[in-house]
Amino acid sequence: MAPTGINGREAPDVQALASGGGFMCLEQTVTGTSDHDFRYELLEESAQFLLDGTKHRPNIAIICGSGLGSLATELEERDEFPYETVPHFPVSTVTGHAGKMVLGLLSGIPVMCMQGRFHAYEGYPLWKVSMPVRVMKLMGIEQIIVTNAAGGLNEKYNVGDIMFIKDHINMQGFAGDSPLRGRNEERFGPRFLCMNNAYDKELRSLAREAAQQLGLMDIVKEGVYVMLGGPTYETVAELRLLSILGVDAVGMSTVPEVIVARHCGMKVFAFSLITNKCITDYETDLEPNHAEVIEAANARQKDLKELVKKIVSKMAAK
Ligand SMILES: O=P(O)(O)O[C@H]1O[C@H](CO)[C@@H](O)[C@H]1O
Ligand SMILES: Nc1nc2[nH]cnc2c(=O)[nH]1
Repeated sequence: MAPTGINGREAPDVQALASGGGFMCLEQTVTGTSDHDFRYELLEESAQFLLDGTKHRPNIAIICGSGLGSLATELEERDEFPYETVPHFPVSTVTGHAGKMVLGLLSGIPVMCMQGRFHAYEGYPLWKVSMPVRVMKLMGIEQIIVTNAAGGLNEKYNVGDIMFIKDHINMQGFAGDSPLRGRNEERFGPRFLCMNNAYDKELRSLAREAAQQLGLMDIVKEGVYVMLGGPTYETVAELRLLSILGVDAVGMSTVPEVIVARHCGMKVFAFSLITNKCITDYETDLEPNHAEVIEAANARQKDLKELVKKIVSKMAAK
């Protein structure tokens, strides 16, 4: 008999997906957006499964971007849950995203790390991309650090810079899509959500303080992130347009997670690691690629771990 997955549908063939051979299978199994798929009770089941498997009761969560998953290996007394073992969870299919929920202690403070996230271009609807944030909320998370790898569009940015996100442009929202599209779940938050203070000023100031103490201010910037659907990197014309719009860094994630986190009342701090410079010039043969993204993330790994540790300590002491 075929294994049974969410709501009695056939479960995705995780091994086929991991080997890159299952894209059609993924498309067919994850794109349903009926209310039934995101019933509160199913999210409670995911949350309860994770709580039952660990003694940790964190209030702070971290979403690890491309190549940034080794943050999770810093956790002590770790409990790890591969996504395919968590009821109702999607699976990660992108290189540099391990696909595990990890709970443990970071400098003695309980935290929960998503080692690998979900992207719209993997075939997931936005509500599913961000559904782990709701599970986190049900587990007691009140503050979240969202990280990503991004292309630096601001000419002053260099590879290896860390951009604290002060605002975003929600391109999917312009096109009529949102992780909050559909029936509103009042138990999480209101139908209409304000986003002008989405990136918490107090957390940003505390992160600046942490960066100062670590001598990282030379590489810390503050700017505007845009999420595009991907998986294509941008054309020169697209980047020139985004530049006119005031975008500093370009990526394919984060915005749906931040919307859902704000919807359920979490405080958000987010940063982009600039892993490549956006190419806004036709006279070059340079081409962005995912290998350079991972390489740049690896090169900045040590500083990022120290920074996140310090930020978490300050968040916990608040
Ligand atoms: O945003 P994260 O997950 O860090 O990854 C970024 O890097 C990948 C492209 O190289 C895309 O997935 C983009 O969104
Ligand atoms: N869209 C987009 N995502 C990225 N992720 C890492 N670098 C980039 C980039 O240049 N563009």
